[in-house]
Amino acid sequence: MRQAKRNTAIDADDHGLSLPTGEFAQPEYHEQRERAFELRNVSVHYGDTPAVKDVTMDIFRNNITALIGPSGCGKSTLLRCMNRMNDLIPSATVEGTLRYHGEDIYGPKVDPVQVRKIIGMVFQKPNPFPKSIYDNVAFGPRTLGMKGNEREIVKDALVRAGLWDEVKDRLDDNAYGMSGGQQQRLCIARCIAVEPDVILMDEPCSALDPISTARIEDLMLELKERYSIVIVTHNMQQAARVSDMTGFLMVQLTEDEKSRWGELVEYDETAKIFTNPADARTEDYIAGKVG
Ligand SMILES: Nc1ncnc2c1ncn2[C@@H]1O[C@H](COP(=O)(O)OP(=O)(O)OP(=O)(O)O)[C@@H](O)[C@H]1O
Repeated sequence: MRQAKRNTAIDADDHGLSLPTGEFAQPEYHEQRERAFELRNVSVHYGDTPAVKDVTMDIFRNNITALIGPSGCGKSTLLRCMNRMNDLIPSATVEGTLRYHGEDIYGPKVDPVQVRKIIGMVFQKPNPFPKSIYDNVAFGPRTLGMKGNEREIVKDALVRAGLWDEVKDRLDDNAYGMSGGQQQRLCIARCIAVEPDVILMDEPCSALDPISTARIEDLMLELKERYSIVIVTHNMQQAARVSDMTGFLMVQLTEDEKSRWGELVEYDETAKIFTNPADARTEDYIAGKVG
């Protein structure tokens, strides 16, 4: 398999919180990159309770964008806005503008099912269907009535998810018999099979061991040549290793501490966020001073 380029600065210690010192992938300039998403003043409430407020950021095509921050700061909520998954939570309301390649994905004529086809999602816990490996991958293309040779579509998705060699002789086996890491790559294959442009990943490695995690990280670096990836991660080392851009969110409180919501504190090149952040709160979080 092709050796993908990692940001090698802080590979080793997944629990250490020291600032990285090594070499990062060369940052590119924003202007040279194509925007995939433009978020403008995006706020989400669950009922009357704010979850995230006023997030404005551009997410670039063929980049890996990491969202980091302490628990409850709204990372998953924000991620779910990007493919209208929050529509499935009755109490959730989304305000502001969210454009994908210039089109308002919350526009009146936009079909959320189509949005989720183009902008796929991989969840924290591998969630294969209780079906064969083959049927898991074929499910999306069948449901959507995609044209083409189904076996080729399934094979192609498994190859791109780095799983083909491990499963080609047992495609009819139940997916539940796979390891956790294999199941997560199967979920990535299932996502890829419907030919998305973007893969949203919500803590995709948090249920995996370090070897499976490294495998998924390598896979992400390969996949970004073809897809745009947005990942929510609690693992700052993971964000530093794989992402091009990083957004740091934090919980804000009113003075009486009765109301809280998440805010995007800083968003920049990953190298900048991890070595020379503009905001002291980012630096404190990266250094492990706040959690
Ligand atoms: N379905 C929901 N209904 C009501 N409130 C919710 C729902 N999902 C999230 N919240 C609330 O919204 C806020 C942001 O949650 P969210 O899960 O987006 O944060 P997070 O940064 O992803 O957290 P974590 O890192 O712990 O997963 C939290 O206060 C949470 O309790």
